[in-house]
Amino acid sequence: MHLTAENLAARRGEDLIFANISFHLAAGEALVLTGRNGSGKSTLLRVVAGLLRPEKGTVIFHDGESREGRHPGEASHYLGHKNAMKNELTVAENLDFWRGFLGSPDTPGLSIEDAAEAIGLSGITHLPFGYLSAGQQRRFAFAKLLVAHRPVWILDEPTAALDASADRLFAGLIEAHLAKGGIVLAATHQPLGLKNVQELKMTGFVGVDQGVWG
Ligand SMILES: Nc1ncnc2c1ncn2[C@@H]1O[C@H](COP(=O)(O)OP(=O)(O)OP(=O)(O)O)[C@@H](O)[C@H]1O
Repeated sequence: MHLTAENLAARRGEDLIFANISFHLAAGEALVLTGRNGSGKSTLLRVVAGLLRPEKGTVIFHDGESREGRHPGEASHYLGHKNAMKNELTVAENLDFWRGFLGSPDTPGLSIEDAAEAIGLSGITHLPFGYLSAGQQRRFAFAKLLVAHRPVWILDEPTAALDASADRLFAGLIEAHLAKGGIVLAATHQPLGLKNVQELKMTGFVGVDQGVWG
């Protein structure tokens, strides 16, 4: 299994945010994106997740299911700045939705209660998501990654709004995913405490007029 990006360039509005971004991640490997606010970390993650079309370049995920590979978005969890949960639904209803939407019967994820325990919040999945504190909400957004198995985790500031114990807990869950042969791409301002990671420092704004095809 591997994920390869070649010569990616992306634009937001008129501005070219980055160009010539290439990386290769094999099973068990992680790439951490760093760089100041606005340097393009979220933009690159959204391109890899298939939520934004690149201006140029390709990103392909190979896992043996098809010879030519497929877009990593088909095999990814994307945890963005927002939690992607409905406030009016209970935590269990939200996680059940994500399990049905992203999961596959061949590789089941954890049960909802086991996932809640893994993120340190068992016994409250009957509550509406909107009742929870910001940190509890972020922990349950992360539990989405556990109820449906997907080999690639794309994480945008996963530890925002978290206390130090949750930081360590997330780092442990990410390490466990890598140890099982998963792939992780994460943007972060604070070190996640992961071992053996590649780092890509984003620098931002390439230029309005600069071409990418030459
Ligand atoms: N929808 C949009 N239209 C135009 N420009 C945008 C849009 N979204 C983002 N941008 C611009 O793209 C640039 C890169 O933004 P991006 O969110 O990728 O940065 P980031 O490195 O993730 O920042 P942060 O650390 O603040 O999360 C910024 O200059 C931003 O203003």
